[in-house]
Amino acid sequence: MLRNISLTARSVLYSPQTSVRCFSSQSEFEDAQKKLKTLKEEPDNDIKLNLYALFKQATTGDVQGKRPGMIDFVGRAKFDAWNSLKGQTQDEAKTNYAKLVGGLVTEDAATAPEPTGPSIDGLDKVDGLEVSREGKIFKITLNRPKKFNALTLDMYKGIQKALEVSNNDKSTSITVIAANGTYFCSGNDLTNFKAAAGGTKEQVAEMANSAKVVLHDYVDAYIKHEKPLIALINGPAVGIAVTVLGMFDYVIATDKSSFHTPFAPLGQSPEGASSYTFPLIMGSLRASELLLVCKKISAQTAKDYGLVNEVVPDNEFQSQSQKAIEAFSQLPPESLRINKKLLRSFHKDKLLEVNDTECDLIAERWQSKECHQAIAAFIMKGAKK
Ligand SMILES: CCCCC/C=C/CC(=O)SCCNC(=O)CCNC(=O)[C@H](O)C(C)(C)COP(=O)(O)OP(=O)(O)OC[C@H]1O[C@@H](n2cnc3c(N)ncnc32)[C@H](O)[C@@H]1OP(=O)(O)O
Repeated sequence: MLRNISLTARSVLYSPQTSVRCFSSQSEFEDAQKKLKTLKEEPDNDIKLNLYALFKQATTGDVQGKRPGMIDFVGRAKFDAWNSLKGQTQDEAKTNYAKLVGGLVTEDAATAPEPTGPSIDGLDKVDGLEVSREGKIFKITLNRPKKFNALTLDMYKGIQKALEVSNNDKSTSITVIAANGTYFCSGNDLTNFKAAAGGTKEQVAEMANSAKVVLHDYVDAYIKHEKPLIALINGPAVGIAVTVLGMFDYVIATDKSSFHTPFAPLGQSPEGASSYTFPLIMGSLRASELLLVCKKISAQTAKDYGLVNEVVPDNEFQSQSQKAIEAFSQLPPESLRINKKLLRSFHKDKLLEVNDTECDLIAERWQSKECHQAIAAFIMKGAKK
């Protein structure tokens, strides 16, 4: 709340006979009304009351009619604030209104919290990622459209870092993960393990263990994320892009999106804490439908299963999702963090434990014959093109 506005502006509030510099005009008054809407923070109540009184004095002149009764606190306060300007001309009131708003705008600009925490510039150097601040939105965009935004090891590490940077960034209130291209994300880049295919047992084990650390820290960053985490699913989502959705706070999907977790065909196992979140969200049978027998589901089914909040027609997805995240980002940031912490606190320790268990298992699976055969088949398919 804006409390300590500049002395000049405040002086306007309490002296109806303020001497008026001749800079006021109807256009300044109208301009001030527009500027008021741009304030990053709402003024506090006594300033809002005076803006009301100046607006009424400017547009209607002296207050008329009876003072509201005792029980109508708000009506009485508004009447009294307006009445305190009795005798001020409409022109003077327009000038004082414009002056007050000018003070608020100056104060607002000076008090906009500086981003804190590490700069995001370094994150911009990660191939396949765009990290940006858009007003109060901290945005992470998957940007590897030619490979359907498949996640490289650097992208895992970059997203993890971006989530941590956003946690410490006081200038933004929500974190959004979006994607460029026709796919949201086709999951783990299966060539991540190419080097190990055909390697010695030790080389494969070494690859599996280093990938396990990357995966573990990546999922941990979602579990520990303190801001509302919102996913904008612009197309098909595969594998880990689906499983981590259980840790998001709001998911908007285009009706062209689909959700597929082909773990068994890949000789792999569920990750992203989904072995806990999916049964919790959708029940055991539906969780098995996705994570055990690996059915691909539509956006509408994902919504029915509780994995998606909103399904939007594809041609309206960009505009509707942008409107939604801008609205969410305007909610009081402290309340957002506190209420998310409450909602997630009961499961946090369990999620950390589940992540440990899932990572141990998948690291074993990456060393299995089934997994190697599946990855080799995918790579061969690409080679035959
Ligand atoms: C640190 C490690 C952490 C690991 C965490 C574990 C996570 C588990 C998972 O995420 S499992 C899921 C892994 N993903 C997949 O199995 C999907 C693999 N991709 C496909 O099956 C297909 O590409 C498709 C069904 C998504 C789309 O098929 P389509 O025929 O429409 O298109 P292409 O296959 O020609 O793909 C277009 C180009 O994109 C490349 N590509 C797509 N997905 C991936 C991927 N996951 N990994 C690597 N590359 C991918 C594909 O190779 C094509 O590229 P090219 O045009 O250069 O050949």
